[in-house]
Amino acid sequence: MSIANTSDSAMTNNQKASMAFKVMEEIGFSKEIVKPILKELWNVYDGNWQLIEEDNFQVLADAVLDYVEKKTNEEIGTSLKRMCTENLKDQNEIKRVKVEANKLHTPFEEKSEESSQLRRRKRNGKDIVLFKSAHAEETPPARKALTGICIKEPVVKDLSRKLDNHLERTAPFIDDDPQPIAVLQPSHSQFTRNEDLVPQEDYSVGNDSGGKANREDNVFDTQIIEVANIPEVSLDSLEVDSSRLYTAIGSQGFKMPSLHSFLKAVQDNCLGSYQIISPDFTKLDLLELMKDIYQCFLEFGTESNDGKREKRKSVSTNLCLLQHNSNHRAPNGLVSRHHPNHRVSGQSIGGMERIKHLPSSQPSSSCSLADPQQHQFNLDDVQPLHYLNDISKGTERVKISVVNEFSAEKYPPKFDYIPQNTVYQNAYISFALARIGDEDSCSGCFGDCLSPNVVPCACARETGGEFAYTREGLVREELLDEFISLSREPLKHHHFYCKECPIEKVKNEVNPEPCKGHLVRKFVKECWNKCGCYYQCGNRIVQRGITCSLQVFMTPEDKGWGLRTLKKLPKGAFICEYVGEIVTNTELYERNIVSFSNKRHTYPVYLDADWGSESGLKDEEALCLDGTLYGNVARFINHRCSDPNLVEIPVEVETPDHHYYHLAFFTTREIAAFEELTWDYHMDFDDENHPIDAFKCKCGSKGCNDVNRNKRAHSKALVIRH
Ligand SMILES: C[S@@+](CC[C@H](N)C(=O)[O-])C[C@H]1O[C@@H](n2cnc3c(N)ncnc32)[C@H](O)[C@@H]1O
Repeated sequence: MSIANTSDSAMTNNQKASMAFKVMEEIGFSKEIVKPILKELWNVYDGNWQLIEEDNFQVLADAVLDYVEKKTNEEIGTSLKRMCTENLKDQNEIKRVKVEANKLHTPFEEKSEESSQLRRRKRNGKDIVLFKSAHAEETPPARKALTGICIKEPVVKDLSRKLDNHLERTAPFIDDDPQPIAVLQPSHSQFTRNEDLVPQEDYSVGNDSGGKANREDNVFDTQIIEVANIPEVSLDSLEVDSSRLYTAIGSQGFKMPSLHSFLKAVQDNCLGSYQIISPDFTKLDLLELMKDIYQCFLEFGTESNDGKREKRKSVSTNLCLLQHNSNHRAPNGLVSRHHPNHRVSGQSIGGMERIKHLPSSQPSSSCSLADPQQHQFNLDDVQPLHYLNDISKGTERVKISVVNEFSAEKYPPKFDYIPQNTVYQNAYISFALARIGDEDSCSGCFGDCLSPNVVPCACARETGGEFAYTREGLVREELLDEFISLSREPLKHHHFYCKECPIEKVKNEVNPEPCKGHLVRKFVKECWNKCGCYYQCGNRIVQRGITCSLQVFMTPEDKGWGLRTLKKLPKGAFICEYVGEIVTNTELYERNIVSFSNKRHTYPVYLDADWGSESGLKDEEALCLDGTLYGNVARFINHRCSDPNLVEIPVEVETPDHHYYHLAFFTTREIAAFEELTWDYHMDFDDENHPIDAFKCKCGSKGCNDVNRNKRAHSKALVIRH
């Protein structure tokens, strides 16, 4: 990698800065990341370029790496952050959020006082600057990972909002809200993909070009926010803080705003910067709702009488809908899902149901904000709500909601959600670093292996010397098409036949049947712990977990629960991996016998990609994944015979030993919001000896094997009869 000589004293500050950006770009850091850090350095070194340029900008590279390291720590704390984002509504807790506006002096701005919040540290004999919270000294160690985040922000008035924005950016895939009837999210982000250091965000819906223009305009119009001492969060503190409202109303000088000015404020401060994604809910609907809320507020403020309660009920039910989900909209407009005792009829206004209560034979359990008498608070209501909001129980980076619009079954049958594969008992897996050779890692790499102008490293070897992923975080199209072809037309591809097939041997140890064949698989290899690149390197996608908005839902076609995307997805996007217990082939066989007699099905996948490469495979090396009792969202993905929108790809992460690998699902084409996600289980509907009963397939595809098999059987019967 060539690093230019930059010691020409005749160069202007801007030219030197450009040179610094260029050098950093070459090692994988974009200008957007480097710019604020360079500003800090320039500030700390009192504009002395010589110190910054020394050793080919070593000090700058160190500071950028520190920044990246912090981002990685933040990733680890995402679950906490998610709660913090909610908790930040409590203004008392953001006392410690400090805004240091316009304190920096840079080559590009007027000089001002140096920020007292900067911490200097010696590295390679030089001062380098780190960002430090004013309260870091008192911070307990467990919270330190979240201190000292220093970022730039455009000027905004509301601090809590600003902090929310910050958290959103640092963890851009985290959906902090329960999946609402209408998803509100900022319509533009101030940061480019590289600043966020997460490639997939490029394809998220709603990143309009206006947002990009805004980003560039604001590059140096910055403030520094310091997030210090993120508070411990208890569930109690997730309540809306009404004390501020009461204080404001009780204070002298409080004046009730007019409806017009209230709506205008909502429009100016909220609707301009948020985008409603659900096609069923428009900004007009939101204004309607705000109007209702306002009227409710007025009624309470003026001690309204009982006659007005009916109105309030309808408002509060709308709020319930907003809070709980769009989930409860049955196609006929009936809205009743969460509360089976509560019969309501719906009338659609611009896609959002306005609800009238019908007499019910049983007491209503509907949620009502307006009438505390009406809603008996019950702990049982709360527990399932958490579950419905996030079936992953907080273990994933995103919440995954559950919704049933078609039957009375509220939740899927019990299983334990695990975000990563876990050994059941006998499986042998070793993630020893010593077993990873130089040819299977890139310890010499630095930054992002997918940076332009960087020659692909050893980690691209499995995929023919080219990385599997694009800089947008998608599987390269030709490679994806190969995987699709392997999955859809397996007979056109190579198979290997084991001498002693574990699947057959477990059925009949003495006289096993010949191997039926295993598809020769291609692998994607990701960078991992022995690699020198950073955690946000573009060649680490599956290991970073689910980032898209998913929902478990009841399918209308009687396939049981299924999984769908809430946002449009491009071709080649990572959805999730198949997660389950890692069991040996024998353990799986034994489970299947038990579940067969109990009529309880397991849905295993064989990790058989390497079974043919060695003879005498031990039982603890012939592994499978079983998501029946322990699993992730993948256990809800239904089967589709001929044209599923997901394809499974074997991914090597922790070990080059292909006895164990990850099975990751990627989109085979662009997928619309709310479309069900499906993959081909490769079921043999004719195999009557299979321990698992094949289901009656309702995939609906033209090439449905089950339907075609039935048709074949039917016409055969007709031929015989004739
Ligand atoms: C891995 S689970 C998928 C989630 C499942 N639908 C549920 O409710 O938990 C596989 C089971 O889903 C059902 N299923 C999946 N795909 C189907 C299809 N195309 N037609 C009918 N049932 C299907 C079958 O009952 C099958 O045994």
